[in-house]
Amino acid sequence: MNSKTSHCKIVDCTIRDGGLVNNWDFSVEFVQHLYNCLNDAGVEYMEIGYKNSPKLLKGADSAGPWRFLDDEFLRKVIPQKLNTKLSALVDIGRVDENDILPREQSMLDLIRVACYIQDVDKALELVQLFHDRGYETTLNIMALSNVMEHQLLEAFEQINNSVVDVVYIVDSYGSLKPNDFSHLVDKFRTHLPNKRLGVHTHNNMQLAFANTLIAAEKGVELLDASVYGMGRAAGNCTTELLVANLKNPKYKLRPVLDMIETYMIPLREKEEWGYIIPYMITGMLDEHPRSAMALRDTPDKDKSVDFYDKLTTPEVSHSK
Ligand SMILES: C[C@H](O)CC(=O)C(=O)O
Repeated sequence: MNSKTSHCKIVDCTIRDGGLVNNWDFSVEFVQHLYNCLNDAGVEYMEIGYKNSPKLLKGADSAGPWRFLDDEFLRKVIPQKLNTKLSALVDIGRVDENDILPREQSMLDLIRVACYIQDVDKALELVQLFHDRGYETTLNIMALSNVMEHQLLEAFEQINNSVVDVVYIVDSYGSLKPNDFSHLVDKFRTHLPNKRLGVHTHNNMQLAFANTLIAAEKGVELLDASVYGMGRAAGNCTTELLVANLKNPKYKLRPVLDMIETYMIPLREKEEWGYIIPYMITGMLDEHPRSAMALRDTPDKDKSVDFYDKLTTPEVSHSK
């Protein structure tokens, strides 16, 4: 075993981040098969969706059940929990604390709170609540490639005074190069000496796996990934690459290959994600992929020269 990565645990985000591709339209059979495959593969966590409240998120009526996880529903989907733990993500302002059962009554083990840097204080209030209800917790700071030094330093102080178990470096735009990523990991390790770390990467520049490995070798413990890379836009680091390369004897590749063959290859015929040129362009420009996602929904989806010119012409303004 490569001892430099033996401390790592994989958090599979196929349903949660992949749901951003297909509006969480996964069948119960798909999710059950994925859970069994991840468990057989030795993957430690499966993020089975969002635990946001439909009351606090307008216009989401058409989304599949994994967008607003319900504990009773979850008990039917996974009647018997195996070794793989279950996780859910919440966004600040979109979660109703009355929906969160004490952990001993819930199927969930881990609740992760996503926020932008300016909302770390609000996110940590939620973390405290979930911690008090018995859950493992993470704080996932999104879009870190766009963050200023003083914002980070202020956030580190708040995090050090909090109960959060794991702090995530999230490369939401898939724009961090290995040197930048490595630098960020060092900074987090220096300023958060008593916190465990995690990373979540996107594959806009085909660096998701490389950056995740760098983090692993620097001691980062929780590594996000998804099967066949299914995740928003360019997708994520793939679960199969981590299972195959972390070389922990508990990891088995065959069950992940089974999931890919049975469900992911047919799904990729219908839904689009992965390394595609407009996503590469937003990644290299350090931008949210929403403009590229909008382009991919039009007949001009492969007109990347025009798209590139628009994004790089100074007088055209576009929001991040
Ligand atoms: C908190 C999650 O890691 C959010 C996410 O997927 C992102 O890319 O941002």
